[in-house]
Amino acid sequence: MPERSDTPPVLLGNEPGSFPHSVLAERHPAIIRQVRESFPYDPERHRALDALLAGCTEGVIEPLPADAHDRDRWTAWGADVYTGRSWFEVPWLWSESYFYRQLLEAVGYFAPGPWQGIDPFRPSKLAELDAPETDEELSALDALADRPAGEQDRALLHGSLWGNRADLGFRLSAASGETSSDTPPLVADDSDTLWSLLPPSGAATLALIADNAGRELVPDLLLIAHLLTQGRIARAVLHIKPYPYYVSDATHADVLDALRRLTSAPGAAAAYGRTLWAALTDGRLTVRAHPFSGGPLPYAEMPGDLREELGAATLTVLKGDLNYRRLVGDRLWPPTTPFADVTAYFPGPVAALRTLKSDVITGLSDRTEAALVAAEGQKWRTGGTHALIQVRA
Ligand SMILES: O=P(O)(O)OC[C@H]1O[C@](O)(CO)[C@@H](O)[C@@H]1O
Repeated sequence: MPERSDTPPVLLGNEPGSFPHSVLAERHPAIIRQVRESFPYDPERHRALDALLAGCTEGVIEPLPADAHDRDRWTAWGADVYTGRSWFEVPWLWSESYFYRQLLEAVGYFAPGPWQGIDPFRPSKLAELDAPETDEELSALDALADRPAGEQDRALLHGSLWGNRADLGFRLSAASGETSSDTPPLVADDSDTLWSLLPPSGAATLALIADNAGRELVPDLLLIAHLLTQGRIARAVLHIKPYPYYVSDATHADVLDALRRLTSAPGAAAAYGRTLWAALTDGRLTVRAHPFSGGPLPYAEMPGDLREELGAATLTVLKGDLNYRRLVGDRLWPPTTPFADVTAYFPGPVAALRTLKSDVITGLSDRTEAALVAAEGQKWRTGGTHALIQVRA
């Protein structure tokens, strides 16, 4: 993407007291401690986790092993440039993403052996899926069945949107993040444009770039099932992560767990599950784990095949905070920078459904920004209490 002359620099994590700094200095060590307890890892795995714990705060970025299957890919993504530098001095997006890659290395996720393919975050993902709150959310679908189509549209869109609050990494450090503010929960709402792109003519292809598993993925799947049933889309491609990432990001195994949760639920939820099952088996719904989805770069740098694929979709919906950062570049834009300007490079119509969990924001009106700042200072940016639906048609 050619850079605008007023493009702010990419965020780094080097400013003590800033949100990015706290993620690197506090959240990452907490995640390592949580992972240590998630399985009875052997001494070698414990040593590797201890080394990462020391290295990710005090040390420098270490290279991947010479025989790592994806070493060339990470080199192309910048690993050689950043190796040997402090985690805090390189682009925050890169640093965070590489942390998860190194965490998988430490637990032996890729190496032949007993821990290969074992998702270190699976216990917490499953606990969330099994939680009584999930039952409550699913039983709410029974009452929705008799409501007018417009009301169902809105409920399922908002379910998917607010499902993004359910992010396990965020909960590690956001226990006291609640704000009491009179400002509206939605800071931008382009949902009319979103619906206009998906009329009930049955021809559209939706690309949904998923974010978290569990209580976010379930409503994402419900939204897809609803759009298929209403004839607003003919097919959907669900983009997920090729491996566990950012604690709760959805993988293929998580999709299957969520689907099983739906099909085994009582009432209307099971019907949604059956719709999805049928769509997967007849090809109207496909699941795609593109390597770039697990990468450390903004979407402006997506490879040609992905660009072509998303360019062919009627609409690409990106879920969540991290995808938003990757969509608009991980930069501290003035909040009133038009969303359409910063996403002009995207190969087709694009929508962001996101709760606000990091400093990056675009597309606010002057009035909304002023009201948020007056009520909360800058807390609204990271507290997860506000959300947005932004669309560039
Ligand atoms: O699951 P989401 O919505 O992408 O959020 C990921 C979270 O992790 C972060 O990357 C910080 O670790 C933030 O952007 C956000 O708070």
